[in-house]
Amino acid sequence: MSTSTSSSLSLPVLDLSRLACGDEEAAAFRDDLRRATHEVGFFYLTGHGVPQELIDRMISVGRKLFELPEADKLALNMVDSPHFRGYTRIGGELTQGAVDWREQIDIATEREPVTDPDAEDFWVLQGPNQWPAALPELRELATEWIERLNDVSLTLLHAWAEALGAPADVFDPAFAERPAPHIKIARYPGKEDAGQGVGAHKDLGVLTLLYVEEGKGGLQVERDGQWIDAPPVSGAFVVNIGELLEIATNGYLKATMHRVVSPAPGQDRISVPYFYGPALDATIPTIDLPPELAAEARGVTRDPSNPLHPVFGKNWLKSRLRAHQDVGWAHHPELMEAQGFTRDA
Ligand SMILES: O=C(O)CCC(=O)C(=O)O
Ligand SMILES: [Fe+2]
Repeated sequence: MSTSTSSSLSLPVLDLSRLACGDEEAAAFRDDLRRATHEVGFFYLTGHGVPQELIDRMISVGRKLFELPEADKLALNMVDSPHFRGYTRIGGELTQGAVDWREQIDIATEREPVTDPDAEDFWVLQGPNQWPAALPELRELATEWIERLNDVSLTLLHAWAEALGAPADVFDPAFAERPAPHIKIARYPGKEDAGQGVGAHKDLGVLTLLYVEEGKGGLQVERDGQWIDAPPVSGAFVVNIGELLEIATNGYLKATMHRVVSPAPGQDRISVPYFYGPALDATIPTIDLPPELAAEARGVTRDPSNPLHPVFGKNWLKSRLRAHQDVGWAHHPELMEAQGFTRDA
């Protein structure tokens, strides 16, 4: 059974199956989870129960997706979706105002678009996905992926809640109806000089479960002001805290900056980040931390260039408009202007 940390890796390794090994082991897991996500905000998750067969299928279907002819991919162009779903070509996305060197498809839970003109802005995020006609298996696979990772995420959230001295189900109402998880399948092509695959950022949701193709480095995590390499561990997910859990814990848990540097020329790298999010209109509850933990809460990060919203939809919309400005201008110019964007930014 693995322990909480591994000397050869820069991030802790946590084995989720310890939760089913009796009360004492489960409590020890929760302590390790709390410590890892207070101190680092990132860890490797093993023992998660997601079958390796499903993981392998996801990576291989992901590869096939990016091997489709350009016209097939552009038939799913995100710029045609007011809901920010579909394909983004290489260089079509921005992080911190700079171009990311990856291509990707964004897939999220499908629900009827909201047409009420008085609805809150963030309901534009709700709607259908764009599916590739030439890869029909993607739809079922992505749906299964999201369902499986929802279960893992809820198990982790219950463990966090207890580890923070709250009832295990404290977060459940936010997720009970219409949770809004989201995945990307991304491909980072090789580039000279280890450039920006995706620029430094925090994830905006509750937590992220990232699967990276075997043997493909490039993910870096900020720790004590340094960039630390976080290479993939076979069969493990890389898990990190999103901004909403930082808000929920007044900064006791840490949404950590991370980035991906491009592979070397001639190589590429597939990854599948899954972002767990509650209902778009849910406000993440604030946990009343026990005094000894409250004393170590750092407060929520205040960055004028990245205001954090406790309402999930607001936080997600902020990040979508920033990263996909072409989609914003094509479908939501009034929202772009309201957020202070200018057309030639
Ligand atoms: O592809 C990766 O390894 C990480 C991607 C990421 O951080 C993101 O899309 O938020
Ligand atoms: Fe991220």
